[in-house]
Amino acid sequence: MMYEVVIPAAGQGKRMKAGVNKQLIELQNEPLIVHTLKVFENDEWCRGIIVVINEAERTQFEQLFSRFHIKKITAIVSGGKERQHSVYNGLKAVKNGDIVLIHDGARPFVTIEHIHELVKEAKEHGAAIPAVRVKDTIKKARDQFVEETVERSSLWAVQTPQAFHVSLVLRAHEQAQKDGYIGTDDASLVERIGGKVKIVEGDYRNIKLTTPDDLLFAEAILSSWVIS
Ligand SMILES: Nc1ccn([C@@H]2O[C@H](COP(=O)(O)OP(=O)(O)OP(=O)(O)O)[C@@H](O)[C@H]2O)c(=O)n1
Ligand SMILES: C[C@](O)(CO)[C@H](O)COP(=O)(O)O
Repeated sequence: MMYEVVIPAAGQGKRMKAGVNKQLIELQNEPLIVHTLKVFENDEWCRGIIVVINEAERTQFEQLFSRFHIKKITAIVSGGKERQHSVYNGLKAVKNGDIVLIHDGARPFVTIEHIHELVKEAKEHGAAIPAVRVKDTIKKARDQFVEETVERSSLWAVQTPQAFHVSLVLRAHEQAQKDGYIGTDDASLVERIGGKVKIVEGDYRNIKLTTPDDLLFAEAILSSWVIS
């Protein structure tokens, strides 16, 4: 079962407070984006990688792709104001009409085994997403006063790669654009047009590097990754 993957990497990394796009931060001497791309480069089911970048960083990214021999890149497209706009630009460069994955460039620790499980579930159900059960108690608040404690047993923390039939996720993005709707993930766009989304139990190590402390977790995962 083959797929293409769209990798949104056109954010500014504001919460990382590194002063640069966090995709360029080095982990064990390789930029974050390279760690992520290598997973798909090494997956025989992946037939093409579409990377979404900040136009101002094109040369820098192209030099990285060449230096680290990322050969499966089929398109390098410009990002947009929001993650959703960047993803949509990437989806428009998808060449084959079967399964597409959308995976944050800031999530370097996804595994090939997990990717394959998501591809299979998306093939069957139309959409499949990785998620881990929430371990903390979650509360809703207004002005930092608790309004409600949410029943935890039905809560999942959702990750990427999110896998879809290309036609379904494209239709969802087109409808969201028409409605001026912005979601924080792509599955929410499919949900709002009535699509069923299958949850696949994920891995707590598939973190999104968002704030500085995530770099500590990343170093720990990388060293344990080498050991295990
Ligand atoms: N306009 C945007 C915003 C985000 N992303 C990408 O979407 C992924 C998830 O977004 P996030 O972790 O929020 O990254 P940033 O937007 O860069 O972070 P911040 O919100 O802290 O600026 C990242 O790989 C990021 O590069 C993107 O391609 N285009
Ligand atoms: C898509 C995502 O990674 C799923 O958890 C998350 O919603 C991205 O959020 P961000 O604020 O754009 O990083």
